[in-house]
Amino acid sequence: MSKMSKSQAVLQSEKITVDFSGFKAIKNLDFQVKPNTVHFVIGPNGAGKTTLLDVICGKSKASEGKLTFKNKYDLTKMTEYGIVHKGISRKFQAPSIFSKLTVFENLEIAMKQKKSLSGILFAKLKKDNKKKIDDMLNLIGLSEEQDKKAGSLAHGQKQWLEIAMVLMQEPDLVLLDEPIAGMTKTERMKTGELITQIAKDRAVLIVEHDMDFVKEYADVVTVMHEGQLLREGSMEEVQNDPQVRQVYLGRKVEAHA
Ligand SMILES: Nc1ncnc2c1ncn2[C@@H]1O[C@H](COP(=O)(O)OP(=O)(O)OP(=O)(O)O)[C@@H](O)[C@H]1O
Repeated sequence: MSKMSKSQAVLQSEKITVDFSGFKAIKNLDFQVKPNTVHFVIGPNGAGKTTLLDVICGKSKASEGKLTFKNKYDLTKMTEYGIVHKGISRKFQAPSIFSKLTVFENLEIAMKQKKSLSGILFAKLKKDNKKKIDDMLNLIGLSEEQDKKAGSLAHGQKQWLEIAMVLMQEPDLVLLDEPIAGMTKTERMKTGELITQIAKDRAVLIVEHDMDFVKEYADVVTVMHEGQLLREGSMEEVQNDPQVRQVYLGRKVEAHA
């Protein structure tokens, strides 16, 4: 992360409200994401978690408030494309890989395209790009699968490829929607390790329902309820909060019993 100090927020939400024809899915939300942090957002169905990611990436618009990114950009005034360009990338739950292309080709497509001026520059660029893709393949553990069609990968591998495609944009903030949905136990663990690894250089904000996963990998947990921030802290802190237990975690425990 460039010039940002650890204590500075990469994303600062001030009194954000998202209004769907009179229904406020998010109400007056003050919230911060710090750099180099694995930050989970949890809460009951309808709490506003997805809407929070939507408003950050520009898919939904805030009716009030300010969302400041890297101390500079007010996301509420920007387009979805503009937001990606400034450094926020989101991996949606729906698949977005190109199944008929190879793993390598998918990463190539996802790379930030830079225009080159001369043949020499272009050749160098190609070499740099190859190195970048190789590093990424290594990070997600798919080096050996690089020439396979993306469609032939296992579910977990497809998800990691998607995460890698998001990372090719070189974002400072990555948004993930339930990244371990449908994964095996081993795949979940690998995903957790991957997230820990990528948060060394950027912030990762994750909506998640699997509390075992959150417990294992969270630096910070934000609990949302009815469009508002109910509690924020370490998993241990939010877990021991009576209000959180009442509206969410307690209920989950009962449901499991
Ligand atoms: N486009 C929309 N139009 C109207 N209401 C919406 C819209 N999107 C979301 N809502 C409502 O806003 C509230 C918050 O929805 P959201 O999807 O953000 O919740 P969530 O916390 O992500 O829930 P879940 O855990 O079930 O995914 C819900 O009551 C939902 O019905």
